[in-house]
Amino acid sequence: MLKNRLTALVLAGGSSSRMGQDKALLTVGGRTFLQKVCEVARQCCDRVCILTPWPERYQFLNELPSWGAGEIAFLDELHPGEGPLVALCDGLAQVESEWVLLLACDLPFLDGAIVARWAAQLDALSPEILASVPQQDSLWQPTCGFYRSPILPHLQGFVARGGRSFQRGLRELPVQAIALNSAESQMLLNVNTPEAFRSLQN
Ligand SMILES: Nc1nc2c(ncn2[C@@H]2O[C@H](COP(=O)(O)OP(=O)(O)OP(=O)(O)O)[C@@H](O)[C@H]2O)c(=O)[nH]1
Ligand SMILES: [Mg+2]
Repeated sequence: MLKNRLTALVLAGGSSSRMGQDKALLTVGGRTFLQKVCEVARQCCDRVCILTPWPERYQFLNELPSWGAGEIAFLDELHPGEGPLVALCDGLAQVESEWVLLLACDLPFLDGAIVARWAAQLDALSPEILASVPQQDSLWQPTCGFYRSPILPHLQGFVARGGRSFQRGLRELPVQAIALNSAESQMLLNVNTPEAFRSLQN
């Protein structure tokens, strides 16, 4: 169990079926998407964890000279292939911090200063708020969101009833919406397809 205030939970266990190759290992500016996301996570959080069924594929992150050995922890993927909501439950069950920052591995434009500012606002939230999640056009952006540990039984109950959608699951719960300005919404652009990746490189 990991004890601290805010743990980053980076998800790298999707099948990248639209991309046709592992999105976590795509590179931009010489760094993999996963490394870029982990660097933002390290800027904002006390601890960085990756949840994936294939940890050996990403061990290179713990061998980078700029990082301390073992600085990134790998958590057990308890339900491989069940999607990001179940993965969040798996992660929340394995960390002890009050808050988890959930991050997808396919967010190469994340801005550490913006995410750190959101993280700093968590302490001002009233205790009954169970998550703080960006929202745009009435849609949650759940894979760059903050989840408080007592949300776990609520999410587990939703999953047990067959729920897999963040949009529906979060609708039932006390969630603080983070409104986005244009820089903030741009940083949440995720890269799902070869076309999107090519336009990023140009
Ligand atoms: N650990 C874990 N991560 C997941 C799982 N499913 C999706 N993810 C991650 O959740 C994030 C957002 O998911 P998607 O954009 O749908 O990624 P994906 O499922 O790999 O891609 P598609 O197959 O094209 O949908 C990415 O960081 C994925 O790696 C899962 O079952 N386990
Ligand atoms: Mg998917």
